[in-house]
Amino acid sequence: MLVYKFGGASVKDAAAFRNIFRILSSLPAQEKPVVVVSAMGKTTNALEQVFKLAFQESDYTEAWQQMRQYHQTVVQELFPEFGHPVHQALEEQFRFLENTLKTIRPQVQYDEQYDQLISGGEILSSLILHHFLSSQGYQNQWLDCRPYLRTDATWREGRVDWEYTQQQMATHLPPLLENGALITQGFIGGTSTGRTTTLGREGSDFSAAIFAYCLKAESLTIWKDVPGLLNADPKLFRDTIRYEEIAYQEAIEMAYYGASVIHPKTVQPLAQQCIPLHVKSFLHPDQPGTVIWNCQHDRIAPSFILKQNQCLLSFHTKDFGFITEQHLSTIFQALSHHRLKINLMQNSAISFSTCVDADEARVEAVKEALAQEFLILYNQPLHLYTIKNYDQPSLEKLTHGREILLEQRSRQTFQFVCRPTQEFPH
Ligand SMILES: Nc1ncnc2c1ncn2[C@@H]1O[C@H](COP(=O)(O)OP(=O)(O)O)[C@@H](O)[C@H]1O
Ligand SMILES: N[C@@H](CC(=O)OP(=O)(O)O)C(=O)O
Repeated sequence: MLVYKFGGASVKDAAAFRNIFRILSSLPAQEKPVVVVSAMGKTTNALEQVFKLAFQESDYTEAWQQMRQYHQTVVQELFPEFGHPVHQALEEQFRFLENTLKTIRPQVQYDEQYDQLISGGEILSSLILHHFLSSQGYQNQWLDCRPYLRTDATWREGRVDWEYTQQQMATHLPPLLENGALITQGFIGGTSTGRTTTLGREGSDFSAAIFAYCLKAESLTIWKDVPGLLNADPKLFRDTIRYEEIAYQEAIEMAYYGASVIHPKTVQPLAQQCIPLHVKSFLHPDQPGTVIWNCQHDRIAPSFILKQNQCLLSFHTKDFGFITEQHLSTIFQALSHHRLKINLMQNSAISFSTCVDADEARVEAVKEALAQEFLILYNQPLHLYTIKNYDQPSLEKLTHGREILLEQRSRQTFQFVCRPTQEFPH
């Protein structure tokens, strides 16, 4: 059994939906995949915008109508005939989301309310895909993943209940698959009380890995707008090269350092069960792409990773005392409590510095929590560069002419924090 994941770029317009049909119909007739789909194009960003307006009691009508119109335009192009059931299915979902919007309570429980609205993007896109494939004679069923993919109530970053999810999926999905492919959602899950959660932005790759793991799939393929896993993001770096195959560990590390082509949590469940992960181009489905699997290879070409919009936080003891384990423990507790992820850290005699995502609310909360004990300096917006498998030429090429605020190197990995420059691609 195969799991296919199509991201936002693969469902951004009517032509993209037709392309998915072409890819799926090229599979052998007996092959019935689980198809995990993200929200169309940049819908999640658009929904976030609508939610923020509603949350602060501002007028969201225009932003909402734009999002609605985007979906309706694509649907009208895919289903020109009058009275197709997709129209009613979409209308019901729009109505549900409009009611959700009307009942948003301002200024409280941001994360929980966020999940109830933002999850709508994946419900809409999966409904459109299901109806479109059916209209083309491709046998499939729409599956609401929320009763199967169980998480706790950590809103916006639901933690998967692996035991329950595996038991549910392994019991209920194989019989459904006998009747055709399953079209389901990435990014979302459900709690034991039936509330919707999301798994973290760009989490659909991870959803697909959860399905693959729980169903012991033969492989997972994530379809992207790039030819495979490259040694850098081609939007940011010139002269990229494609890896033909790469070991799980390399891919896990690249994703961890910020190679945004694969969500960081995706590879680990696959590695546990030795399920190969294919990264392929939906524009050139016949080309080989990259396979991430249990392979052995020599040191691979250096890869370049950039994390933008970073904040460098430095905590200094107020009495010039040394930074002790007790201080570190206090700082880590605050970072963990406010869910601010450490991307790089370094300590010196009387200070501790860490590079984190410049999430304004979370950074402010940490600063507030630690202001009494430490003198806190911060610097943003910054860039965090990582070179994996670096050598002298790659290191010189990337650091040349930059003012480095913090750097760290191990035998394989070189990282540094610097001020942003405008020249992309590098
Ligand atoms: N190492 C890399 N190799 C390939 N693409 C990369 C890499 N790092 C970042 N990217 C970016 O990832 C994008 C595809 O991922 P993403 O936007 O998450 O796709 P989708 O949302 O459609 O699943 C590419 O367009 C590319 O700009
Ligand atoms: N739609 C969600 C989940 C996701 O993974 O999307 P994509 O596959 O387009 O990155 C987001 O934008 O965060």
